[in-house]
Parts: sequence; structure tokens; C-alpha cells
Amino acid sequence: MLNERNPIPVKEAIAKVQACYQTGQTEWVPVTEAATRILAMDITADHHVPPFDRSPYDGYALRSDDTTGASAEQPKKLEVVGHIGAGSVHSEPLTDHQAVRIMTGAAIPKGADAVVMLEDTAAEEIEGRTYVNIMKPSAQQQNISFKGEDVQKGEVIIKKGTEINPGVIALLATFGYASVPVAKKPVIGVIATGSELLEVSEPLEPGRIRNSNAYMISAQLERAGAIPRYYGQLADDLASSIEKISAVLEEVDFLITTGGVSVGDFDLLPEIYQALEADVLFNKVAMRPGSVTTVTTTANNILFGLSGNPSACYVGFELFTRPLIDHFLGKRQIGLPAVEAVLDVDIPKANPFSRFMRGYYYFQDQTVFVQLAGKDKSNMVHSLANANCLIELPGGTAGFNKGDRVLIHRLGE
Ligand SMILES: Nc1nc2c(c(=O)[nH]1)N[C@H]1C(S)=C(S)[C@@H](COP(=O)(O)OP(=O)(O)OC[C@H]3O[C@@H](n4cnc5c(N)ncnc54)[C@H](O)[C@@H]3O)O[C@H]1N2
Ligand code: MOO
Ligand SMILES: [Mg+2]
Repeated sequence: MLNERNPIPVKEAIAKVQACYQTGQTEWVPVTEAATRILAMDITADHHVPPFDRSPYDGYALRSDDTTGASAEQPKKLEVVGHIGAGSVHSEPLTDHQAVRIMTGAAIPKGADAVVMLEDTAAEEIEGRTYVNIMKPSAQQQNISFKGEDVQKGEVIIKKGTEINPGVIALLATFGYASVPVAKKPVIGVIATGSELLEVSEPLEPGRIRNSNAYMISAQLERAGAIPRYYGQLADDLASSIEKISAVLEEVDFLITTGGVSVGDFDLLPEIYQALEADVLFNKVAMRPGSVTTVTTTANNILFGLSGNPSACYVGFELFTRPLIDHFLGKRQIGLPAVEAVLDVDIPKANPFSRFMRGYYYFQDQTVFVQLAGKDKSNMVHSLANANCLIELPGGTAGFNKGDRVLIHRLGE
């Protein structure tokens, strides 16, 4: 019975996982640690930016009426009654023929309605008093950076679900967010299975290989914004595997295993799911690689049974696990962003099932081109290092030619 498998279309499989989506909690982190996190609340401006009218130049704040007719030959002479830099305020209102020497960022004094740049003026001392000769007429409101011209109080300035980039950090700091509400990262357990596996530090032995998937998945988890928790390798032993997996399920938001999901004599995951009384959402997907990817649910957890083959494991994670993490984090972009690209290689092989090939895209002449990242068999590992996208070739299609347009799913964003 365990060997009976019904392949379902990729979209259907993604939708089945989607039905289990849950959004995680919010936590507050210092703004210095908020970069790359996902904002958990809309941020609304509680004041105008700038908060006061200010000078965008070093120069003189004055009354524009006093500059009418000013020229280099016939400058208008104003008395300089103050001198302020950014951070200082000149509190006396200006009256006729007065100016305040003002630096970029300083508040415009009351009574002034324009700023003339230093370059259009000449200072002069007469009998111990300071004057400025204005050599250019100024229009009302010229060279003033107005209160609220950047952000209006009450505006939603950053939406919940936004990834915090350096620009978002600038806004958060502007509005006094010393700590920032972000989506709590899901803790996701990683277990590798298979008696053939050696740990990364162990020397090779006959018939055995090093466990690369657990480390790869952990890195994929980090890239997706989750916290990987690696629980080690399980030998192909049913009782101890059930015990370990049951215990781990109590400690993590989701669990990923790699290997042992196919129909081999030592592929124990189907029996483990049965022992855990897990509901199997699917155990076969009409796709290559990763056709044996299995997703099951228990009362309070989701288990991703990714293939043991490295490339199938990688693709299974990106297609099925990653969207769940995006949802958990409340991201606005769910799953890998897809764009069209021009194939820069012939792919003659027909696709009875949907295929997700490791691709390498690049820009040339303002066009996105894509090539294969390397050899594409599901049990190969080399091409993964060079892949920056997955090329989707829909099931039921014949081969593709260089120049054809294909959909690529961009990795690493
Ligand atoms: N009779 C059939 N045989 C196979 C089928 C099938 O439908 N019928 N499916 C094939 C496909 S497709 C895949 S993919 C693999 C899936 O195998 P499992 O998920 O059961 O994984 P394992 O058997 O444990 O290992 C497969 C392969 O991957 C290597 N491996 C396992 N874990 C790791 C790891 N952590 N790091 C690196 N490499 C790992 C393992 O040594 C095997 O070589 O089954 C096909 N067979
Ligand atoms: O479909 Mo397997 O999952 O070839 O790699
Ligand atoms: Mg197997």
C-alpha cells in the first residue's frame, strides 16, 4: 500500500501546502539588527518630515520683497541679524531689510520667506555691523524645504510584510523606532537520513558519502529568513528514527527530513509517517526533479520529506517549503519571484512532467538570458553552486530551442 503513489500536478501540491499556511508572531528587535527582517506592522508617520520649514542651502534667509530688482551691479543691502547652523533656531521674527545667515538644514526664521545661496551674496562690515549684499532677486518661497514635503503626518510609510532594506532602516530611524516590530523567524528542524551518510568532518569510506543536504537545507533556510536547527543524521533504523522525529517535532515550527522518501527497502519515511499518524498531503508530484517529495501534517506540525538526491532536495525546498516560510513571516512576495527569460541554450529533451532545471540567468542588452547552471541530473550536486534560478519547463512540452522564452524562478532574493 505504501508503494501506491498518485502523482499530482505541481500547482496542486503547492496549493495543498498552502492550505496549511500559518502566520507567525511578532517580536521587537533593535533597529541595528532589523536589516533583512520582515516588518510585522504598518508604520504610520507620527510627524511631518521635515518637521519644520528648513533651508536646503547655505545662504541667507530673508524677505523676498527686500530683494526686488537686486543684481550684481545694484545689490540690495540687508542687515544680518543672526547666524544659525542646522540644529539652531533664530527666534526673533525678521523685519524689513533684515537677513539671517543660515546653513543647510537650519529652521527658516519667522518672517523670512526665501533663501538666497551664499554664492549670490557678498558680506560686508560697516561700523561694526554686518550686512549682506544680495545680487539676485528672490521669489516668494524660493529655496525652502517645506515642513511635510517629504512625508505627511498620518501617512502609512512602510507596509507590513516589507523586507527591511537600508532605505527602510532610514525611515524607521527617522520616526524614532529604536526597536522594530518584525516577524519572528520560524525554527525549522533539519534531519538527514541514511546509513550511508558521513558527517562533513569525516573521511570518505567505501560505499559512503558525506551528508551535504543537511548543510545545504540549513543555508536555504537562512536565505529564506528561517532559523535552521540541525538535529543530525539518522541511520536506517525504524524504531530510533520514530523516537527521534517524534521528539524533534515538539521543538520546532516545521521539520525537514532529507532522504528515505522513495520506495526502497531502506526508505523509512513512509513507515515513520504512518507511525506518527501523519496525514499525507502528497507523496508524489508530477515533476522532475523531486518527484518523491512528500509533505505530511501531524496535529501541530508540518513535515517536509525532501528527496535524498541533492538537486531534488534543493528544488523540493524552494517549491514547497519556502512559500510556507514566506507566509509564516507575513511576506508580501510568496515563493520565488518569476520572470521571463530568453533561453541561451537548446534543451531538446521532452518534458512528460514539469521540469525545474538549475539555471544561470544574466543580463545582456537589457534582456534576461538564461543558460543551464551545469549537469542537471537530480542526483548531482555540482550545478547547484552555479544556479541563480530554476528554469520551469511545463509538463507535456516537447524540447525547447535557444531563443525560446521560458519562465525562470529567481533564487536568492
Ligand atoms: N524504484 C524506484 N526507485 C527510485 C524512485 C522511484 O520512483 N522508484 N525514485 C527515484 C527518485 S526520483 C529519487 S529523487 C530518489 C529519492 O530517494 P530518497 O528520497 O528515498 O533518498 P535516499 O534513497 O535516501 O537517497 C537517494 C540518494 O541521495 C543520497 N543522499 C541521501 N541523503 C543525502 C544527504 N543528506 N546528502 C547527500 N546525499 C544524500 C543517497 O546516498 C542516494 O544516493 O529515489 C529514486 N529511486
Ligand atoms: O524526481 Mo527524483 O525526485 O528524480 O529526483
Ligand atoms: Mg531511497
